[in-house]
Amino acid sequence: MKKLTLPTPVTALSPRRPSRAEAEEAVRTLIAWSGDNPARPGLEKTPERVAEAFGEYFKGYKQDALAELAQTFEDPSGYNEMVLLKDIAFESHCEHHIAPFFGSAHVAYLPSDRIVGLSKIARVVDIFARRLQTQESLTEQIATTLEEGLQARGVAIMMSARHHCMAARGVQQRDVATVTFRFLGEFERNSALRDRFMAVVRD
Ligand SMILES: Nc1nc2c(ncn2[C@@H]2O[C@H](COP(=O)(O)OP(=O)(O)OP(=O)(O)O)[C@@H](O)[C@H]2O)c(=O)[nH]1
Ligand SMILES: [Zn+2]
Repeated sequence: MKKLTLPTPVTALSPRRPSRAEAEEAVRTLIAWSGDNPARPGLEKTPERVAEAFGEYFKGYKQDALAELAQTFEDPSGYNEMVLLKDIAFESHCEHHIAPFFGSAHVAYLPSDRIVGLSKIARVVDIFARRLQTQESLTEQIATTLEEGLQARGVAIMMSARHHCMAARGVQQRDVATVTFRFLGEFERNSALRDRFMAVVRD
């Protein structure tokens, strides 16, 4: 099977990042192409707002997920069981239609000798979600980054999401939940451990 790779930073993809004015002009073009008048009062400021919104949707391109995991600490109790964060909400955009997909991620890792601040796991999810994605790549990127950044003995992820491109257009299936999984390290080898993860996330 073809191995998914982490996305190249946007600067390496495009020889020149377009200016803000060019981005706003592109929005004006799309409004006109949709059939409306970008100069009418209600739409005048829309290109500015859309460019601003894109800055938020896609701020993950400017962020380094591994850097979020740089600070780990030794747990005095020697805890080395599964650490599981359930229901991390995420918002992403599909790379096919730039339409939102959103849902929740359940993420577990098995610490080696060090643990990480819990918020950092949610930050890693957010950084990869705020790029153009497929749900599969998103799941994969979060898993491999956590494994590498935490030197974890294992990582388990389940993501469940609704894709707007399947709801508002195309096949128009509003209620489909797409579920993806990734199990690495001990979770891949040990089905009892996987079952424990699944029992908690199913609950
Ligand atoms: N595997 C995968 N597919 C996705 C994801 N997000 C959107 N898609 C799909 O990407 C596909 C793109 O298919 P195309 O045939 O190239 O595009 P399209 O004509 O717009 O397809 P329809 O959505 O079927 O109308 C569609 O089947 C989408 O449902 C995702 O995260 N993972
Ligand atoms: Zn799509």
